Amino acid sequence: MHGIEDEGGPAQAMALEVAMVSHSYGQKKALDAVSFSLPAGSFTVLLGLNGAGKTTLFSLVSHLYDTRHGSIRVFGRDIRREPGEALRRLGIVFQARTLDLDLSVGQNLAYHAALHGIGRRDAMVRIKDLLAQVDMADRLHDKARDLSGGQMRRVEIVRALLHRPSLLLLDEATVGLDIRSRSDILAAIRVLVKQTGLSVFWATHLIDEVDQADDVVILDKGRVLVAGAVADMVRQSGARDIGGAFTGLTSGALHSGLSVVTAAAIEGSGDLAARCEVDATAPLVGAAR
Ligand SMILES: Nc1ncnc2c1ncn2[C@@H]1O[C@H](COP(=O)(O)OP(=O)(O)OP(=O)(O)O)[C@@H](O)[C@H]1O
Repeated sequence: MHGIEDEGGPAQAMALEVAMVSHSYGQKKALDAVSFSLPAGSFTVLLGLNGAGKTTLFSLVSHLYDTRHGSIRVFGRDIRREPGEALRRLGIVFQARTLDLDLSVGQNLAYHAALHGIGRRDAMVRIKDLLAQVDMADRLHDKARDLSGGQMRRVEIVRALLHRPSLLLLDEATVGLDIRSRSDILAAIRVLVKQTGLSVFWATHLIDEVDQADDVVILDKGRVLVAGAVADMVRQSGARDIGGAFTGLTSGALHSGLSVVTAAAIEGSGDLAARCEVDATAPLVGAAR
């Protein structure tokens, strides 16, 4: 099991429970009565277009914003009542790049470990171990500015895991990367989930980052359209695969406004056929389980 020992008590609970969470920026409602939960040890994709509310949701889960409406629990720990306990269990990779380019990979990571109160020797063991897990063992002494975008992302993932969280949030972690780097990072995270029991919440607007074995939460204009196992969603849609399921949900797509873009469309062709649209009027699948 990755992270804090979670046996007993409230820690036996779901990795993340979001209940009736709403958030507004002035008059603008960014999240509207959002409810869902993530099972421990699962890889769950948070799928939604730009502006759907993904970053707002992550900002609330990570306690950057106060949760005024609804409740959020990380492994049973309420983010408002027990923020320290909840945040100890949480690692976050933000959308924006956050490494200090003038420091080496090791220095970036050691600095972060020190902020978490991890002793130098222990920190170096963890750093080397985690760098090896993301295939970056030989880059410890390299300056961050000499890394590719994908390699920087890997270092940021290592940094988010240094304090051994049980739940890792990644906000559009593959934005700006080429297809190869994107799939490599996604694969590395999936391996971590399988090998360590880490729970992952992966925000994206790219439908091809969703796998049949994943769970998914689809957010559209601040509301949850679908929350549950991708396999259930595909089965209930009657489609052969995920793309088909999403496409199959497009019958009333004009009502929706949610269109989920594939990497192929992003990578260059601009092929509109590569866009899948999800129908907000279609039956919800396993919502807010
Ligand atoms: N600081 C802010 N002030 C006002 N409105 C905001 C602010 N931050 C976000 N919003 C609005 O809230 C809604 C949700 O935004 P949010 O950034 O959470 O979505 P997102 O799904 O993360 O999008 P992206 O993928 O572009 O980051 C959008 O309509 C956005 O314009």
